[in-house]
Amino acid sequence: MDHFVYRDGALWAEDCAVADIAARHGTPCYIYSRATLTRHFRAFDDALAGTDHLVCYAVKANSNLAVLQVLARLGAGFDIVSGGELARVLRAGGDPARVVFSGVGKTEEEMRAALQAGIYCFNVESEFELHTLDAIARSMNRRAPVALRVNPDVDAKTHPYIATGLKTNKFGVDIATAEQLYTQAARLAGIEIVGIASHIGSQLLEITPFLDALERVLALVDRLDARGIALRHIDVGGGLGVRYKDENPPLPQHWAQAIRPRLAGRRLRILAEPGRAIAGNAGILVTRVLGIKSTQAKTFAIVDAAMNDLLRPTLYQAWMDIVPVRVRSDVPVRTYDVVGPVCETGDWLGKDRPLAIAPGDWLAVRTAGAYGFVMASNYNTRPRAAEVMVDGAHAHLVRARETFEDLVRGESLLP
Ligand SMILES: Cc1ncc(COP(=O)(O)O)c(C=O)c1O
Ligand SMILES: N[C@@H](CCCC[NH3+])C(=O)O
Repeated sequence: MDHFVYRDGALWAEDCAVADIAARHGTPCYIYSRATLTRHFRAFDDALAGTDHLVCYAVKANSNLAVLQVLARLGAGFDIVSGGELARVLRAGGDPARVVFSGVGKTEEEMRAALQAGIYCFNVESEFELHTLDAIARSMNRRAPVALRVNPDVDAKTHPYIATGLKTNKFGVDIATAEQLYTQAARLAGIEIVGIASHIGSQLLEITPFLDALERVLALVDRLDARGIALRHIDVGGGLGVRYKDENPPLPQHWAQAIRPRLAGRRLRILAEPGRAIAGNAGILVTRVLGIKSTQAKTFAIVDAAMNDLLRPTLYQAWMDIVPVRVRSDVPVRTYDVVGPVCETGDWLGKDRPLAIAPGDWLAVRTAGAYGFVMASNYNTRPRAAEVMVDGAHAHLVRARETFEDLVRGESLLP
């Protein structure tokens, strides 16, 4: 069930009229649905029910504290990629014992903080990281729980910027050398081997690459077993896609049905790290039409949200649906390029969109709950947008729009 629907020609977010939220909190404004976040998390959790598992929400997709809080209350684990994300999870009430720490470049401070917090597992991505982590753990009289993130070299058939499991990508340890690195790790006093991880990419629309990767990873698990290195968990990474336009991504249930038989009888806890599939369709970005401008070649709807608020269209040439907050029939449908005020030709949210709009109208960019606000910047000295979480008939402001003072905090003039 979609929680962003039209009622009598007006867009609603659960039981809140989007227009009311925009009028109250201004635009641009992200709106998230608690019910959708909940439903999506449960889809993964239920799909793995009956087997030992942990669904670690990928914080990078949307790290607003209230989003993390909603998921923490559902018992979610978290996949983090920085000390900042760890601090957010802790602030939001997340359980450090359910945190996995991924990333190719963890700093010593970040490793220390994560050890101190008592996280579940470090997904180690290189030999140098393994040795640094070992030294830090020993200096703290601890053993760091570790999975090697292996790069299985499979083509996940997604946008090249978001493929992560090819041997030309920077992520993970080459699967061909991983066995040797596990053997090294087993001898390190500061390291406790607990699992294995892989991640092949994001916005995946097919199951087959998951199975190809799993087959390679399980072959490695068997070789490690033969060497006396037993693992407790397997992190089956690769982000299921969402529908932006007409894609038909596999559901968590289908993904689980495909992988579970391959893991049957292995006594490996299953971990997953979904980000987009949980947050993507749980959010919209609301923006106001500042004006309409026609040139000889194009008609532009100039809106108050820009590439600094939502980078995906220009970064990946991503198509994101743009819909009116109030449907109107008193103006003709015309074809618009929907663009922001930023001084870049690449500042667009959508191209060649048929819309019936007039200046002052609000538009909503759909499926903006993942990799939306988190990728925002202050380019052109633009304050980052407000964020609102709806919960039934309640709309909570969960991040105030930035002010000019927020933007210059920490800057100073010369004496
Ligand atoms: C290691 C890791 N985990 C989780 C994710 C989240 O992916 P997605 O948002 O596609 O679910 C990513 C992003 O690709 C990732 O690299
Ligand atoms: N930011 C990307 C996804 C990155 C995946 C993270 N490893 C997007 O918007 O599609």
